[in-house]
Amino acid sequence: MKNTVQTFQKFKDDKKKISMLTAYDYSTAALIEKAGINAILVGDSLGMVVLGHKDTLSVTVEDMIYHSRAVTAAVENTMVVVDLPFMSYQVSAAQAVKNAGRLVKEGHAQTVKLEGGRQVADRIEAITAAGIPVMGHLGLTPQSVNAFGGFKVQGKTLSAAEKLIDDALAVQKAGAFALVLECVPDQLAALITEKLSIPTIGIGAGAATDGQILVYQDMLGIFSDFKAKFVKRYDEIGQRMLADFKKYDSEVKEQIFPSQEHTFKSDPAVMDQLIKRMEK
Ligand SMILES: Nc1nc(=O)c2c([nH]1)NC[C@@H]1CN(c3ccc(C(=O)N[C@@H](CCC(=O)O)C(=O)O)cc3)CN21
Ligand SMILES: CC(C)C(=O)C(=O)O
Ligand SMILES: [Mg+2]
Repeated sequence: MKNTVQTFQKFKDDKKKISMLTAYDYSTAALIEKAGINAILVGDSLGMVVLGHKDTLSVTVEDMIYHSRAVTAAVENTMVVVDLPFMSYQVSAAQAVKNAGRLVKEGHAQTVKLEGGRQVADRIEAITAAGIPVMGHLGLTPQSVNAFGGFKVQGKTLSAAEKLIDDALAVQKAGAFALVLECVPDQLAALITEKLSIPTIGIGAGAATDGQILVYQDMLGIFSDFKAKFVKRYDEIGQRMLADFKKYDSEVKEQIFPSQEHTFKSDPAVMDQLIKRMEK
């Protein structure tokens, strides 16, 4: 079944959960599609997990297009959401529409995501009016890491919680089709999920949100620069990769690899003639 903004809304109405993972390349996206995950986010988290930066701020629209093309080439039924990176929509609604359009035209994105509440409501409206569905993102919005003073849980005080609720309602009113809630206390996320008619997708926001998202390297144990509380490690693929890289290294050095089965055999007749010619 093809996942669309309509099927996302139906999940909410039917009280069914939505599964999402990030992906940044063709091979991973193909596996996620096979698994039946509802949507892939080509997240600007790629700045950290793919490019090795300490935050997401240096990621460009060109980076997002490059990875979005790889992901969209692999999928048919999975919805693809692509992050608008830092400073690609903060300037104006016109800038936001132009860059969202580039993610669709050049990156083949179906939908886009941007961070913020009331202060970006006009961008959400303008992109939606251009026919591009928008996913909102509130709570820990990593593009504001320097304003927050680090990657910290948001909405913990009464006033911060009230502000978050107002922002969520503003995002919905502006026309967003779904909303990511990142690093928010569980009961607050539950309240917002109940108050909104559009689906909420949680990451570190407890079990009550309409869907869940994780960065795939985190859940597989490939990315170890930090271990956030909300990450469940389904595997230790990083450990297995390390063991296999070590095995390959020693097999090359000990001449175990390549063996006959991985080798193209020369034709003895051709080699005989070749050696004779070279002796002349
Ligand atoms: N690999 C990866 N996974 C992510 O989930 C992710 C990224 N990168 N990059 C962009 C943002 C940054 N994110 C982060 C990064 C760190 C924490 C973290 O360490 N959180 C602390 C909470 C600190 C507090 O008490 O407020 C934790 O212990 O979970 C949370 C979200 C989420 N996003
Ligand atoms: C963590 C998710 C929600 C995200 O925005 C990203 O991967 O960039
Ligand atoms: Mg992001």
